[in-house]
Amino acid sequence: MAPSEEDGGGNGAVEEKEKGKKRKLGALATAWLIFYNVAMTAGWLVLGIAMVRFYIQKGTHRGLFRSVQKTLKFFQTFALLEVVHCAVVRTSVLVTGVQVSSRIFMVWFIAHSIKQIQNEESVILFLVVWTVTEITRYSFYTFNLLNHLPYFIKWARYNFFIILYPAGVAGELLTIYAALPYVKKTGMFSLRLPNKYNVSFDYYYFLIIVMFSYVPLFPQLYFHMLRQRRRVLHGEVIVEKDD
Ligand SMILES: CCCCCCCCCCCCC[C@@H](O)CC(=O)SCCNC(=O)CCNC(=O)[C@H](O)C(C)(C)COP(=O)(O)OP(=O)(O)OC[C@H]1O[C@@H](n2cnc3c(N)ncnc32)[C@H](O)[C@@H]1OP(=O)(O)O
Repeated sequence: MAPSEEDGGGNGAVEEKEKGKKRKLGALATAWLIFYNVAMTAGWLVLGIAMVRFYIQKGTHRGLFRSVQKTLKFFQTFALLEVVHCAVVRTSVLVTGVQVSSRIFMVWFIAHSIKQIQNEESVILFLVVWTVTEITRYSFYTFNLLNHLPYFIKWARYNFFIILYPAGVAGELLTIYAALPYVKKTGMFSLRLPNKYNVSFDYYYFLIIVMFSYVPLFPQLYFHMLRQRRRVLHGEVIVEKDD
């Protein structure tokens, strides 16, 4: 059987040092986080099972987003609480904020608002990637809080992202790209002059800026995860600057 943290299957002295650095959570915060993580693991599992069932029954990805969108919207929006959790867990507000806001943006301001792109393969790509990531991540947090973390979950959390992160980003960028012609044609969410506020806003150009913003932001998230990987899997002591 794969060793668990308790079995001492980790990295000896360095791990002890890491454990020593862990923030002590109060009983109420621990109980809430266990509830939150179990609920999120279950939610993303339900979503994953629904996607597999849909595909087996219909033999196509067309209509898949529509059939799972309520569950997706609920659980991805619920993840906003993660920014609040930064007050009690040792996680970066900046990294978490960028991660959560880009997801919320994809769900509500792209996939929900632009029905014409819901059947794009790229939507299925990011949906599958997010689902695998979140089932792994929330089960990692749950078992970690219970001090019974199986090694394969820890391994999955700090290895899957190497492929899943670029794949998810590709799915998101291709989806925004596919949305551009509809946004340009309809002028949705845009404000043209003249108007009583005397401001103009063009959602089409905003989306192009969002796409370009992945260039500086994504590497920061990716390298952050690579550093976390070295710290957690290989016991490297990494000094990170506070937000
Ligand atoms: C308005 C328009 C905005 C547009 C913005 C456009 C720019 C976008 C650029 C960014 C693109 C992102 C795209 C993204 O959506 C694509 C994907 O997600 S693809 C799927 C692959 N993704 C991943 O694998 C995500 C991996 N990333 C992360 O996991 C993140 O780094 C993050 C979730 C943010 C976590 O970051 P961090 O390293 O800070 O935290 P840890 O998870 O290591 O946690 C630190 C400690 O806190 C404890 N913790 C955290 N949360 C909990 C919890 N819920 N319950 C219990 N404990 C928790 C954790 O255990 C750690 O504790 P310790 O160190 O003591 O063990």
